[in-house]
Amino acid sequence: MQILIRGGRLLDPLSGTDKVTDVLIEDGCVTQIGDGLTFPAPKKKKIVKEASVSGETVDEASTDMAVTIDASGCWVMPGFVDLHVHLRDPGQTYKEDIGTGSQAAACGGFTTICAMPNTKPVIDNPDKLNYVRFKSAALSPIHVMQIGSITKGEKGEELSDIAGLADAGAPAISEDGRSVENAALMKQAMREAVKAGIPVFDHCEDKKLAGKGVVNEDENAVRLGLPGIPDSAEDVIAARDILLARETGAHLHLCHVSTRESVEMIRFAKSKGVHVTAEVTPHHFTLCSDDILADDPMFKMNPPVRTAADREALIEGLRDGTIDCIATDHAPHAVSEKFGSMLTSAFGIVGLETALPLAVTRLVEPGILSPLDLARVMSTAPAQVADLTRQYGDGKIEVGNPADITIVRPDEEWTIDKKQFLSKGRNTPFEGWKVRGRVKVTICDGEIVYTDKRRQTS
Ligand SMILES: NC(=O)N[C@@H](CC(=O)O)C(=O)O
Ligand SMILES: [Zn+2]
Ligand SMILES: [Zn+2]
Repeated sequence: MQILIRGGRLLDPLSGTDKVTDVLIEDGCVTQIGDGLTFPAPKKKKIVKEASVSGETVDEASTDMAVTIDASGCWVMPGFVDLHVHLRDPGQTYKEDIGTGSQAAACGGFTTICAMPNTKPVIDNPDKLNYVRFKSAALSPIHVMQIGSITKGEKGEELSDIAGLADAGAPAISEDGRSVENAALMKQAMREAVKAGIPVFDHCEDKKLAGKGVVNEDENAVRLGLPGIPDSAEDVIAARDILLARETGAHLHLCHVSTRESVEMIRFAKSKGVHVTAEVTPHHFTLCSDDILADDPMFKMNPPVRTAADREALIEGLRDGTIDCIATDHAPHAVSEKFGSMLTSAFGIVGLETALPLAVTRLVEPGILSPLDLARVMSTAPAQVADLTRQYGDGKIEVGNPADITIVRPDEEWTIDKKQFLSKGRNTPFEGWKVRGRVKVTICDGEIVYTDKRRQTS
């Protein structure tokens, strides 16, 4: 397939490129970058489609086609990378499966996603990891990497086969959904991760401190009459694991950071040379506990959205590089599990199809991040955290590199409509929100894997 992306604003953080130009893709790779490009003459491929992402949608193209995409007014970015996705496969495919989850990811502009291992069964050995690998190879239009668990069955008792998981392709180990309670076992896991050359993705939560809490512990919890989760539930484990990372030399990646204290600890740890990285979710940089107007399960997630001051600290952390990247923590659940009261419903919300517009609306439009910064925190920085460069190139939009590219129309205003999600999950607190920024085309390995054909809702 040949794709000529014409007149888009090329944003490539690794080379510092931010300019309007053309990009030619042939047989999976970028072959030319420059102004006034045309399809090379000797290859007699018929141009079958002139498509415009500024106006109408682009049609699906088959492999022998050559497609011109008019990307004027659009950003041409390295494909987004999401380090934190729950695909629920194996075991809970009524919530999501590898096919629907990866389609939703492509719709969100992601060309690589890392799946968390808290499935049924938990991914704690190479055989189970291979199930996801082979199913993804067959069904997913994008790259799916499967993270391995830290302990067998995420029971916190015995380490998983960490070396075997890494050999089979796990980009990281994680106990996401919980913390490893036993600090000595966590330290042992970090030593194994160092040997295997992979990071530890850390869900920081002291279950005893979190108790039966369902929202942040603050005056809004009192207003709502709901039990709260204190900051300390996150902070004591973040502190503990940063100290363990310093002792072991492990690369510790803190998942879904939610408190101001965590941001301060990460900043301090980085200044001391500890190998720590961190992610923030779109819901944590967008919402705070003031936004929860009633006992509504769509606002129940772990960790909870915290105070406005915490949110400001997260945004400042992302702006100054303390927090390395955005990750969605896409956590789909069935309607019956996100129903009734927060006291009884499941933790988690979907995120793949709302991440880009929330980032554009809340971070780029107010001038907190430049478009080039956005490409860094959604593409190249997460790729570096998980060292995905080993498998999928460095994410640079450069001649000779595999073409994983996302085209975004930043000024398109639309209304989030959960009925249009490609994910099986409908659990979003952003239903009906007016946002700006829309993914128009996602290209993975030089193939068009998603084009925006959704009905315009505003
Ligand atoms: N974030 C959530 O609220 N839920 C996640 C688990 C997790 O990421 O901790 C899930 O698996 O549903
Ligand atoms: Zn988690
Ligand atoms: Zn998670």
